[in-house]
Amino acid sequence: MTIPSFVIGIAGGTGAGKTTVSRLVTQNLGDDVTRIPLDNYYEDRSELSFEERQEVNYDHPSAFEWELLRDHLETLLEGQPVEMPQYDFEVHNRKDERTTVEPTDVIVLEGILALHDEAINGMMDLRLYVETDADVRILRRIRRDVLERGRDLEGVIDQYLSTVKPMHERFIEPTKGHADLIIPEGANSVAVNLIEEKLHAEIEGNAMRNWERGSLERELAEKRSPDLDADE
Ligand SMILES: Nc1ncnc2c1ncn2[C@@H]1O[C@H](COP(=O)(O)OP(=O)(O)O)[C@@H](O)[C@H]1O
Ligand SMILES: Nc1ccn([C@@H]2O[C@H](COP(=O)(O)O)[C@@H](O)[C@H]2O)c(=O)n1
Repeated sequence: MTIPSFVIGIAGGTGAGKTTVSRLVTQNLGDDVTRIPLDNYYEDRSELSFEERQEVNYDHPSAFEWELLRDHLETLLEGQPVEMPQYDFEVHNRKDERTTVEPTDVIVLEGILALHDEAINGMMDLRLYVETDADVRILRRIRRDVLERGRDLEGVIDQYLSTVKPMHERFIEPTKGHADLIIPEGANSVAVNLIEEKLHAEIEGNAMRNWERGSLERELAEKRSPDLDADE
């Protein structure tokens, strides 16, 4: 059983480069790391019509199911797997299927409000905030939402002005105050390399701890077995 030893949070505005940073720092770590996109914890909105779901403010903290996310992180930290929801941006709702996530040495939580919740911040060992200028972020978002999330230009602009920008200023930007490190301009290679090295070291240290725990458990079991034989 793997008990995760290192939880890292990556927050920042839309288009800042959170997903890119998270992908780059974990791409060489194989199965020792689990990436948890906060987007998967958007509330289930099946009770609403598609038109109603289009009107939801997805940048307000109330858009997320924090209780479920806390529960899943706690479960992973106890060494147990969870059934993670999946999100579909094209229909503004959760998918029907879930993915089984096994506990791994390192867990990366990534999303606009990854540093918002006090209890979740308390579970993290490293809190990062990716900071990129708003004009760069909106340009990236337009391209991504049109090409990958089934949106049109007018819709992206309306949403940006009505909710994305004001919520960024009110809720997302202030979480920078909870960060241990601020990464300027997204995926800068110096920051990415340093974080990757740190995660490598954590994984090696945790492998040793898990091995020691395993051999201690085996030793105890061997010591107990003569008594068990005697009882039989
Ligand atoms: N440093 C960068 N330089 C150029 N493009 C980038 C950079 N970082 C991210 N992008 C691009 O910007 C878009 C948004 O990046 P992403 O990592 O998905 O941001 P976020 O997860 O913060 O919304 C993607 O298309 C990505 O390829
Ligand atoms: N149905 C939804 C749900 C969320 N959004 C937007 O996604 C943004 C967060 O994702 P990033 O990858 O950009 O960090 C957030 O700003 C929401 O506005 C959406 O458009 N539709």
